[in-house]
Amino acid sequence: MRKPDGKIVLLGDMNVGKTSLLQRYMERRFPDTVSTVGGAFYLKQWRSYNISIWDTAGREQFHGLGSMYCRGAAAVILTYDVNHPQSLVELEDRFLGLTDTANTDCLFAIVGNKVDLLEDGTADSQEKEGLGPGVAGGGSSGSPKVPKQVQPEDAVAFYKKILKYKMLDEKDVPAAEQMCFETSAKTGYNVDLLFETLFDMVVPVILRQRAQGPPQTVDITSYKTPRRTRSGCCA
Ligand SMILES: Nc1nc2c(ncn2[C@@H]2O[C@H](COP(=O)(O)OP(=O)(O)OP(=O)(O)O)[C@@H](O)[C@H]2O)c(=O)[nH]1
Ligand SMILES: [Mg+2]
Repeated sequence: MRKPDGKIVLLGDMNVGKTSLLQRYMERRFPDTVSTVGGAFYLKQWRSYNISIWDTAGREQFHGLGSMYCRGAAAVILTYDVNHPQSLVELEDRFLGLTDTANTDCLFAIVGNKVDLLEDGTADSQEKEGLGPGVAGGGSSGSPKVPKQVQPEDAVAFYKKILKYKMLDEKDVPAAEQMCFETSAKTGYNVDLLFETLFDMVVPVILRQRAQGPPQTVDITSYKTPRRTRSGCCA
């Protein structure tokens, strides 16, 4: 198998729907999930590129692994549940710091999932009013509906905080409105749009990295054990 050309990582609190989003996109279904242990990845061929998409565990006990998964990431999907404001707060408090190991030109997408659970007249009417795919709802699903807890503007505000944290200029990165999505893994709403928008954005990042030369890795097969001198120093 060819080495992946780029890496995308899903981060977010437990239960927000990271695994479900990935399975909806890759397997075109919404199966029952169990809380993720550690992490897992899918490989997606996009044009002539191999992109690995990493699903991580939101549970606190696996938190330490997050920065390892983010190492060298070309894009990070920060996922929250639109019905649980605390899941957006957690992204800032607990998950953003894990992305310090990502590429310097890493892209960030903010994803509010489970819009299918929203009360009719909130999400659906936004969709009819044509507010655009990034900020609309998920349609009916037969589940009990609740009023919307987290607004798209909250996600946009968080995106701007990320830019501040990363010391990035708004004019050098994609606009907040382009990078904030509302999705439903259950109905599939906006799921293709999310992943495929990111794939298209990640390709130029891959090309830029290739132009900069091979990654700085150590070839341990060519490593020779240093000869020890009598004084204990290496020769
Ligand atoms: N209604 C609805 N339920 C969803 C949606 N996405 C996920 N769920 C449900 O939410 C629960 C958690 O989903 P997961 O995909 O396992 O969540 P996760 O973020 O991967 O959780 P961890 O692996 O513990 O970090 C499951 O019962 C899913 O069926 C969605 O879009 N709509
Ligand atoms: Mg999971």
